[in-house]
Amino acid sequence: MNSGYNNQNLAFRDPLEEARQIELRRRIQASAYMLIFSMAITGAMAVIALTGGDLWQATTLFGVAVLILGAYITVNLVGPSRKTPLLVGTLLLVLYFYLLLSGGVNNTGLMWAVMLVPGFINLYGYKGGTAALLGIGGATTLVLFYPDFPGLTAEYDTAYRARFIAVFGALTALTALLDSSRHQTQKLLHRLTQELEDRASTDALTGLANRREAYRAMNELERRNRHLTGRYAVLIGDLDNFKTINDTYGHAFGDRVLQDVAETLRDNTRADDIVARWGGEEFLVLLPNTDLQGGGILAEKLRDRVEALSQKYDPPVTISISFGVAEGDPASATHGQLLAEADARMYRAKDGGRNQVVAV
Ligand SMILES: Nc1nc2c(ncn2[C@@H]2O[C@H](COP(=O)(O)OP(=O)(O)OP(=O)(O)O)[C@@H](O)[C@H]2O)c(=O)[nH]1
Repeated sequence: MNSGYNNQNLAFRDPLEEARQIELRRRIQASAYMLIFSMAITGAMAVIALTGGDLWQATTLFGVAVLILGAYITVNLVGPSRKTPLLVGTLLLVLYFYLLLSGGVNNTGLMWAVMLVPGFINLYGYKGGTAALLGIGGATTLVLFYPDFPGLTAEYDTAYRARFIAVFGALTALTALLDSSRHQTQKLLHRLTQELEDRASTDALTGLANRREAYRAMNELERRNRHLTGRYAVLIGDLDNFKTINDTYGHAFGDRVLQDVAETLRDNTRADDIVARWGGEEFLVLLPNTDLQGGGILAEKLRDRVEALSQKYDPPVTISISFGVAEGDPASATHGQLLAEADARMYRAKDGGRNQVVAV
């Protein structure tokens, strides 16, 4: 029998959710870097325009740099948000089309597009980013090749325009390819993490939830119940005289009995219930939305089904289980107290002669 409840305060994390959070943080961080980079370049271009005597260009670029600074401060003040990449993308796009149309300083406006490619793919991933870049490439082609496009004051010669479109397309394709392979690796990592998580929460012999998973489920039930002021019942069942079974028929047979009992418990509980292997020959059943009386009734049914297993073997082997039942009260008891109560009742069932349920 196992009665140690000292690891009930373990912090349970969802590694997949963590991976998603890291990805979101990465995008937000990339957004912040892009804002700093854009601000530096725009500021530098504004200074060049000022020294070249182009006051209008300098004022506009300084204005944009201040706008970007404002966005950077806002993003940092408001904190991480899913909207950050959208805000940054919009700013970059507005700046790009302004520079494309005006030519920027010394006709270098188009160069900004080089920054746009990794930026967009970083911000929106290879699918969303490539789609956005295809749109931007199409719009740029229209601006560059539509005769007398309204608002286009910059002068780019034809060969330069064509080369630009080719470079923009190639850069987009290459960056998307690189990001897609990064994405594949990340997917593989997520799958492996999920597999590891499944293995870490499952008992290898019986396929039931293990003790760690049972604690996680109890934490979750407690959290949910505090919210809904609902109740749940917990059963602790311990096979009777299991040492004798092992000693008489061997460890391999004992393992088979454990598997059969696990199957019996699983087959006679609801999908929402959690059946876990709590220790060696000890099982825990968690029953959401169930009171002490309901828990007692189910424990009696399970006890009966486990006893019926005895006839399954040839020759028959006496198998039985003793249950302790307790009810979780979200207002007061923590699951540590609850487990101790169910455990104490299970011991009383043993003391009372085994193969019985104690629920009070
Ligand atoms: N075959 C097998 N035996 C196990 C496993 N885990 C624990 N056991 C055995 O379960 C037995 C438990 O023995 P005890 O704690 O003395 O309890 P018991 O014999 O069931 O007696 P009561 O609980 O008082 O009815 C020990 O012999 C353990 O070796 C397992 O995975 N496989």
